[in-house]
Amino acid sequence: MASPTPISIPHFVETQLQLLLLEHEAEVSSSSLATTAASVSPATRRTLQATGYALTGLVLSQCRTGLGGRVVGEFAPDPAVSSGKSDNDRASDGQPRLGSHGIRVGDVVRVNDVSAGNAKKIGKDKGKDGGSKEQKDKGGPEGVVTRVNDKAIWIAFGQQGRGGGTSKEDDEAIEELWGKKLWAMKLANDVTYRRMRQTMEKMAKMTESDHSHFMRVAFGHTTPLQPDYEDISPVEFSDPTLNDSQKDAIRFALASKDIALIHGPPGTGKTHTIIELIMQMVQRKKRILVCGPSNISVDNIVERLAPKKVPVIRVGHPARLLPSVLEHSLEVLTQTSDAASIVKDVRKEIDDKQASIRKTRTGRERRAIYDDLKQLRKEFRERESKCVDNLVRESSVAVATLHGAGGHQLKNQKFDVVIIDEASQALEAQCWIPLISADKVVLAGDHLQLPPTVKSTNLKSKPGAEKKDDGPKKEILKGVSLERTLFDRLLSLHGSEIKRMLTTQYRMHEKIMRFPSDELYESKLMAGDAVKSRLLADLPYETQGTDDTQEPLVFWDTQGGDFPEKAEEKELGQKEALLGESKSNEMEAMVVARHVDTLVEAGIKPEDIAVITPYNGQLSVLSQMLREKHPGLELGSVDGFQGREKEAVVVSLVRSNAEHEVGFLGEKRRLNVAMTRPKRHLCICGDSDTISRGSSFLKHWMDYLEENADLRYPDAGDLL
Ligand SMILES: Nc1ncnc2c1ncn2[C@@H]1O[C@H](COP(=O)(O)OP(=O)(O)OP(=O)(O)O)[C@@H](O)[C@H]1O
Repeated sequence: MASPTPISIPHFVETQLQLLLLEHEAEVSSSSLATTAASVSPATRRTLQATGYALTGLVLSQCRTGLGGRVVGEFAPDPAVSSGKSDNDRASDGQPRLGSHGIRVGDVVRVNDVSAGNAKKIGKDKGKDGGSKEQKDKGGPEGVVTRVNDKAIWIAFGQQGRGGGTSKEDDEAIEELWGKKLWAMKLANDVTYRRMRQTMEKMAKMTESDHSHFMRVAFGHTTPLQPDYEDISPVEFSDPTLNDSQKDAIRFALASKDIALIHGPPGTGKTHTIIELIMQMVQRKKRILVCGPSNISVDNIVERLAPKKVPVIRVGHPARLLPSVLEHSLEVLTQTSDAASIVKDVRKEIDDKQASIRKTRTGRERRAIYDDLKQLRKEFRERESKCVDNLVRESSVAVATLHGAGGHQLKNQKFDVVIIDEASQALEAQCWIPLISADKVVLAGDHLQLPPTVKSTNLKSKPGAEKKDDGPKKEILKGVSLERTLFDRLLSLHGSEIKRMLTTQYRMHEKIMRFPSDELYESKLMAGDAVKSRLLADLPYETQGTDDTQEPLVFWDTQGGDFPEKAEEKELGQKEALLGESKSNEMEAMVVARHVDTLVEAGIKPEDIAVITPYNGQLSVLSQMLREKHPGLELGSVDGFQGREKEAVVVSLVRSNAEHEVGFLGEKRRLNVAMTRPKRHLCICGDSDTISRGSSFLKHWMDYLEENADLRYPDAGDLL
């Protein structure tokens, strides 16, 4: 292996710290509305909900004590808002449903009272009992979403990552929420940022002798050791369905001494492979930490490991409530296992005390209870930490999000291998949280799909930041971006010898797969036998054999100038600020809508269809046209649909202009995500004339569609 060019660790750390700071500032400013929460108008709240930043129309329905002695509030739809709503707004049991929103498990939110200007008023009226004026002015209490379903949302209160759980101030603020009309507002997630920063600072303090072998490999100070296949043979696979590329990747990851990358293009069974790898490692008595950037990514792994009887523990907020996952969640185990009895009594005492607050008459009585609660919580945390430590020590596999791996539960634990799934969607600094003490690392991902979303992008797109920064700083940041992932960086540092690629995909029809395979994956992808010729007409329910249900690839080419794009209008005000400089194309949206109608008329269930577009502006237009007509249909942005799949996917490309500007579409990885979501049917709507001039990749794609898709030309007159 050729010697890589070494990277200075202190220089890397300094760059990361500065980029992270910029990113944090960008994130905070995008959710800055939260700090003026008390004066947000109903219309703005609705816009915030539509753009994924808020959830309105809530009431507090229950409180209990959760992990870490935190108070967990359950918030349900406000009955006053939901009465008079249609059946669509009710769950199957008739209970009101929360409106559609973008708040997810793990999000940090603040719960506010909707009555305008209430904060100051309460602060004044209630004096000392009403909580500090400072707390009120910035809105209600802050917490982390632990669970969401269509009828309620659960929030664990307390500022995250500071280890203190729910504080006395939080208790007071939560008490104020009872009986009020509430809304939850997403905040910038400080914990992830703080943990990344702490990790970088820790790395900065290390001397050369502190650097592990893995760390030296990761920065090119040495080359990876040769994999030792003799050490691992023979490998007896427990899953008989694994294909050769999956087996090869598993053998390689077992034999590697320090680093192995598993490159999993769309639908190639990356997670499937990781599960077998974990099984093999457990058989070899290894202790494994499995991480991923999101709760969903790691829950997926717990869910799949659970039936295999692997001793696994899920550290952090449990995101799913499937019985198989719950059984392994640290939160549940600290309540139900034998080791948990020492914690139970205190939990009960806290709950009883909490309930007694409502019966108090004076502020003095209440304050006395808050003091008791503080003591009890301290005791709770001490006992719980012992219990948690024992539980984690006993399991061979610990599963956590990347930032969750930096929590106190795993502080004193040592693992033989750290596996990171979806590594190409994680910021590098985030990966270092578990990697700083790792000896051997397996990263799984696909660097040819989208990297993590970065708000600050780079210095150039932040003119303000450029002015603020002094000369040397600018020099450090030149050409570096947070979007460069560890997966990507290691590949360019050490070349493809450190990776194995999975080559059989089990999602797409051959014709849908061919272009991304040829253009991005060196023509190495093969379609599994079961999927390569599957059509919508073969779905296991009744459908009609039409031009659409018997065709895997359709291209509605809008060239000719009758389907022009437009920029989002200024009058959108606040909404515009949230959507950014977005584009839309109403005529093209009509083509999309008509295609969806035709699919549904042919018997395809709306639940089996997704409409995706790179532009939020277009998403709004499409939502207005389609949401009510086909409630089960999924509408989303391309970026938000990464990792997902549907039987049929309609993609709206939007761009159509005389200047041949393609904007967002110039990013291959975005188009790769868009075109690899469907199983049986991909329909592209766009202007081949504009798009083909965007890049050679786009030109090849348009040529491929022209030759291989069922090519159609919409008539603008027909649509109007
Ligand atoms: N060897 C195999 N034989 C048959 N089916 C397989 C095989 N490996 C994976 N699959 C199937 O392929 C699908 C995708 O697998 P999995 O979810 O593990 O993929 P992934 O690569 O993690 O997905 P994504 O593309 O979303 O990252 C699943 O339905 C899985 O059952």
